[in-house]
Amino acid sequence: MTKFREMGQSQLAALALQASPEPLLMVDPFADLVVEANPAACRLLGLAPGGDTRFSALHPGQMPALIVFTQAALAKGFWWTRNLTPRSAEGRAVRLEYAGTRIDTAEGPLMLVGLTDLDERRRRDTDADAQFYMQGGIAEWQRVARFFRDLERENQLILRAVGEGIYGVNAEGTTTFVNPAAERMLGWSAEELVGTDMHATVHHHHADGSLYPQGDCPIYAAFRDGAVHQVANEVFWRRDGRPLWVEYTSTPIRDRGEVVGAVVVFRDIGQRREAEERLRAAHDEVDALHKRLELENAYLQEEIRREGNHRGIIGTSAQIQTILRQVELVAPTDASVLITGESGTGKELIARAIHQASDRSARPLIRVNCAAIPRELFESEFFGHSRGAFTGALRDRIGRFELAGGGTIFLDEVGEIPLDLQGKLLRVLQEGQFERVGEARTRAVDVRVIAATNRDLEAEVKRGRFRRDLFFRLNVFPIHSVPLRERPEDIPLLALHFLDRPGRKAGAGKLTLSQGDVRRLCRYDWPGNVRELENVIERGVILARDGRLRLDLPGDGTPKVEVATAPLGEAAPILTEEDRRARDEASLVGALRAAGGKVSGPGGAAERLGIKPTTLASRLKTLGIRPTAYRVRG
Ligand SMILES: Nc1ncnc2c1ncn2[C@@H]1O[C@H](COP(=O)(O)OP(=O)(O)OP(=O)(O)O)[C@@H](O)[C@H]1O
Repeated sequence: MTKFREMGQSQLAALALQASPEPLLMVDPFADLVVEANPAACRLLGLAPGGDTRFSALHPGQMPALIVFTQAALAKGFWWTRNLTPRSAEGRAVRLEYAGTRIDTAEGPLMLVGLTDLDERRRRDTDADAQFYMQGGIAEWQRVARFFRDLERENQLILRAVGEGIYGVNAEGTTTFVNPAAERMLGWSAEELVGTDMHATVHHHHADGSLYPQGDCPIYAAFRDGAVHQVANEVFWRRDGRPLWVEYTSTPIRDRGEVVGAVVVFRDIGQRREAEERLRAAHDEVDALHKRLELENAYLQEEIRREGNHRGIIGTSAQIQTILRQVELVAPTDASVLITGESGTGKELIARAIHQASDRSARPLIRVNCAAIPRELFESEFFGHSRGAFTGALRDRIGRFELAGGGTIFLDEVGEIPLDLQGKLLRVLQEGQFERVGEARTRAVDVRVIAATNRDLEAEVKRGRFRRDLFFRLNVFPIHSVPLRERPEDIPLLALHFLDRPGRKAGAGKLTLSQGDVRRLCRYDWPGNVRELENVIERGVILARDGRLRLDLPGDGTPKVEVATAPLGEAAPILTEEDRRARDEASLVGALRAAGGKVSGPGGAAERLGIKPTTLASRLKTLGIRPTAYRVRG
């Protein structure tokens, strides 16, 4: 080392300048002259060695940048810039970094300018990185590979975990990937699908079987128009040829702004469609049932109309016809009705007929048997009570009047109501107001009242056992239910009615009334009225043997009344001509029924009516009555 030191510093510096691979210039800034350029600089800039070159001549048109650089280097001692581009030897533009260092000499300041080729430096950086990984060896490469593998695995896990089917297509429509959910739903494996035309494989036809041209496919449209396409109700075709109802979204995939394909996310909506289908079917069924009910209702209404207006009240007697007319008359009003008559004559039946024929028929008819309520419970039964109102009142209870709100209350055996409660009853009838027992609050109610009694209420009023004002209030429209003994012509018809009742025991339908039966029934006095007749027939059916009814009548044998000749008595109502015709017609029908449709011969309708069969036949013809309609089976 000592012998080189003897060479002297300036000689060594000159050698260094010459040998440096970095282009170096020594510039006299004030003279604008390149006083020295090493071989590397000469090669780069195309300078002749030793020849004077103006520094600015190397940078044509860049004087401002050159001045700024030079002044900064001189002022600060060191400066660098990438804003200067020198004229190169080959005439090409070279990206350089200039680094200027001020050197002070006895002759004045000089500037040493080092030029760094930036492209060359980047190449070296890349080589250095590669060398770093090479030196790091296989371990470093494995780390990088592992990183990418983990990334891939995570992506796969995500794709596997999602319940939606996912597949990707490139811009040519070729499938690039398929997730397991899509494989499951479509029945195709990923290997079978990847590389194929997805539309042609799973999306070729519409649900109705018509062709689905690829040009119409929203998935493909996604990479033509670059927009997201959502479709709610289409089919993809499974591998087994079955349709899979899906909703899907097709989202375009872009690479540096260019659409390179689309990713399709789809969901099986089969179950949802089935549920919707079932719901629709259920609605349709309800609609159909509703329509059918309406039709049936209309039909039943028509039947009821055709059956006449007797509403279950059987009888052709003038008394029954009068009652029916009274029912029709009073039903549409809200008037209170008092039905009087012996027990079992049909008072409740009349009350129900009034309710059914009234505008309140959609609301209930509430029956209260006043004879059956213990005296102390009357008020609570009628008006209800609040909890704790009396011992045993464990909860609030609604009364019969409230229950009948909007409908009708039927006070059976109204004569049994205790005197002290009659005032409260009067109040609710007059004002429509009442209070529950144990409650101060006044309640309003809209109820129509029908009352019935087998007592002589007027006599009760006179005896002071029934309030006069209440009697008048109830007796707005009186109807008297006539006992059976006063209308014996109704007996055969009623007996047949009870015999034909639906729900009779098996085989009992064959039972008929013989002439002898009818005669015996008509002879009997019927103290128990229609209810007793009903019971006798019931019993007769139970006791029947070999298709013959067995009537068991107490005290049987004494003739009381004759059907055909039964006198109407002095109290018979006055009949109009129309009434008389109706009555005659009813009488013919009654005789036909009793005779089981037989017109002539013994026991026939003509005999029962006491007229010639030919006369009866002609009357029936005039009235359009067919005797066969009354033929009794068996
Ligand atoms: N005209 C009739 N047509 C058909 N059935 C009738 C007729 N009259 C009464 N009945 C029947 O006789 C039975 C007794 O009738 P209902 O209960 O209406 O008589 P009631 O006068 O209210 O008796 P009670 O005073 O004892 O309460 C019932 O089964 C009823 O259907």
